[in-house]
Amino acid sequence: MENANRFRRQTVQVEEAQRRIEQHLRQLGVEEVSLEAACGRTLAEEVTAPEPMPHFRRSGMDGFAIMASATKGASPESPVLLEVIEHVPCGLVPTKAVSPNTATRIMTGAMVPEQADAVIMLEMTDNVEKQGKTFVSIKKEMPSGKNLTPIGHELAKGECVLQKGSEIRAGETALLATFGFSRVNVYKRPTVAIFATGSELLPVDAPLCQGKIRNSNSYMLAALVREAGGIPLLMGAVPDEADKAQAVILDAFSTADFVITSGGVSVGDYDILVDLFQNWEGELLFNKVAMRPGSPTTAGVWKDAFLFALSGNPGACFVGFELFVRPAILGMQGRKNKYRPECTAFLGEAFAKVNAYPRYVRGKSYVQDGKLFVKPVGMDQSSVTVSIKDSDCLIKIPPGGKGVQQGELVFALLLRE
Ligand SMILES: Nc1nc2c(c(=O)[nH]1)N[C@H]1C(S)=C(S)[C@@H](COP(=O)(O)OP(=O)(O)OC[C@H]3O[C@@H](n4cnc5c(N)ncnc54)[C@H](O)[C@@H]3O)O[C@H]1N2
Ligand code: MOO
Ligand SMILES: [Mg+2]
Repeated sequence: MENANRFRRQTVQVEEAQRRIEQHLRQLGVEEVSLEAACGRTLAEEVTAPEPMPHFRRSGMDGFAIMASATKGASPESPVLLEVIEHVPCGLVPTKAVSPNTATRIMTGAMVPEQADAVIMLEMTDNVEKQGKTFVSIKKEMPSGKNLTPIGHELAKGECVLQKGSEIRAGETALLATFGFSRVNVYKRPTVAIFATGSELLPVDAPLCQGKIRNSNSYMLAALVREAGGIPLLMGAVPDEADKAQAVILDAFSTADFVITSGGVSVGDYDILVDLFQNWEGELLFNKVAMRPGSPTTAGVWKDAFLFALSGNPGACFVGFELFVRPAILGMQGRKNKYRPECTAFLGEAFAKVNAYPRYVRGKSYVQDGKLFVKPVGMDQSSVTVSIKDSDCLIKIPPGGKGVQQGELVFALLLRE
């Protein structure tokens, strides 16, 4: 069949393509995991503080807990002497309240005794032994509240600690541990079946031969899926034979929440994904996007699962994943912020190529004189693999004109935090 006549493509903008995907996003179920396993996962419930934090009045220094008023008038010439009535290390509860004449020796993190409203650092005091008793000599007035963390200083009881849909990272993990959550409710991770298409593709461990290349896209995609919290299933490469390929690709819908393919989406004689989308029972979301690279990127939904047909060109495959697949994988895990943050930055090096579509150029960000700059990392053709590893952002070059000059402001999507 003549490929050029076999389908029609209607170009949509990137934002419209993302909106169409969002309309079909469902949330996966919830599962309980151990706190250690929760890192990188998405919280499936709001967490409120079951108790205030801290839950007891805590010393911020190694020193002496005192009544601040007892130090009134204290100076090197006329120090105040307070009798030391107790030693309180961390973890113990003081048994005696302090008075205007007494102090409690206390360590950082220990519970401050009743009546005390300040802690004076060890280094600011002297020990005095008198008539078999120990006194602390204080040469400075202390303000009330000094070196003492009040109950609820960080969080009040019942206060929202973590919002549903937030990513659990180190800081979130510390709070969950603080409040005794050894198990956490998180959204399930979607499974993502990854196919490569192309009779030129060799397994990674095969020796090279003329005209063939190793299947690098599948492994790149598996790494990206994992980073987005999905469970990648490497399904290998299918040859450019439409019937065979369709059968195995569609079969994956019985097990996967996402099916991703790379290659075979353009107008070539063997671009078999085009045939699949023409004949299938699912809904086509879009089959051409106003962007470079990756304009032939195609997506559809069938049986509640997504099929993303990414371009075979590695650069376009990468960009297509970042713009469409990653947000969908995060969205299915209930993640609040599923899109890469977009910022404005100065372009460090001119990009003179004229574009018919917005171009997402692999770039590197850096700070110079306190300003954020981005610059293309080098070879940016869709077929280039080597520059993917160097990029930490995608620079948005608007269509038309003569490209963008050095020093002009551009938008960039930040790929790393
Ligand atoms: N006449 C036209 N030709 C092309 C057009 C067009 O509009 N008219 N579009 C170009 C654009 S833009 C892109 S992008 C590519 C899209 O190609 P496909 O998605 O159909 O991918 P393939 O044809 O299968 O392969 C392209 C290229 O990528 C290599 N490839 C494929 N799979 C892998 C893999 N798993 N690992 C590594 N490399 C892979 C493949 O060998 C080819 O070199 O089409 C342009 N052509
Ligand atoms: O649209 Mo293609 O992905 O530019 O090279
Ligand atoms: Mg092709």
